[in-house]
Amino acid sequence: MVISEPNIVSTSLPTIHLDLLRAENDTESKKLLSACRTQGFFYLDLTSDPELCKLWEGMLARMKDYFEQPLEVKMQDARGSHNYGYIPVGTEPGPKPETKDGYETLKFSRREFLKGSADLTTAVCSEADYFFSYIKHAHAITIMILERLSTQLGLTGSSRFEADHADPGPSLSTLVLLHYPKHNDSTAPTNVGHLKHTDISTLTLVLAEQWGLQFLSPDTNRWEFLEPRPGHAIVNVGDFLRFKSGGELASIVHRVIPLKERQDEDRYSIVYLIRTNDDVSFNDSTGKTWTAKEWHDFKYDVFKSPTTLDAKGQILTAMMEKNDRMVVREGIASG
Ligand SMILES: O=C(O)CCC(=O)C(=O)O
Ligand SMILES: [Fe+2]
Repeated sequence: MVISEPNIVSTSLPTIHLDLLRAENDTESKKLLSACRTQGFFYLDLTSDPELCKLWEGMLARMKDYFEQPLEVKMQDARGSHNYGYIPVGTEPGPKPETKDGYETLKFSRREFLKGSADLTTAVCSEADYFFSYIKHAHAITIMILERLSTQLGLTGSSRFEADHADPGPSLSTLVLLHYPKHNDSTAPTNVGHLKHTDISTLTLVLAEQWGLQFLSPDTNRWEFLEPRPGHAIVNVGDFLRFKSGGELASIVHRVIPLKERQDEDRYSIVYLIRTNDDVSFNDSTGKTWTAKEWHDFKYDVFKSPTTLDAKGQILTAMMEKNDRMVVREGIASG
């Protein structure tokens, strides 16, 4: 069982500096491309942007207040949607066969942001503008990363990655606020972490202060923890960018598990998933054509019932992994 193996901490992720990327520094953009090709993950140093770091702090305070409320209150925000509203702990399988997931989430979709109001019931609705201002920042940063990658790859016009994200969309870009409650009693926890997967996104921007995130290292073929670093986001390539780049950029398998047998502190993560517009199409690595919305909807069904809908794990990990080992990257005919 991986959880009881000695913990391995990754030492391979590069750090990309937000200010240098913003300034269109060519060396930094090359470093970015190299990270997306090889590791699929990198640290993004945000310390040059104090406003953003302050937003992070403010969101954490609001998340703590929100998730502390009784379940009945939070359930008033449940909408049965993948893109907005509250979802309680344990609705999907966990990382171990006999477990369910160990997180509750509150989601704000970018659609709500563009519309100017969140479809929520509880008092958190009055805080929506705060989360919306983060969506604005996170969206601008991820678009800028796509611009740098497109330039480095020599893409022009409508084949540039950012072109697939042009407003007004529609798209399913979403801010997901996650809380992994700590385990209190001494019995074996049944709600644990986050199932292994690749992301239904173009890029994912993650802010988290506690340990737990692991990736299946393409260098070592092992599960490695990604150390949380103050003032740094962790960014990863998602399925859409992998498929759109014809397999050139790597959407790497990851999951969340406690550092020890049990989660001994509450874990909070702030995850922005930028997604291509709904009607953008691409081929997966078997040559099958999907629109972004079809891939999104099908993969969310797979998250709920991986063993029935995706027995070979092809969708969950986007054909990147078999039996906890990386599958050698193969080219994909571009869609
Ligand atoms: O909680 C985290 O740190 C990451 C969660 C994740 O992988 C996801 O939401 O796609
Ligand atoms: Fe993820």
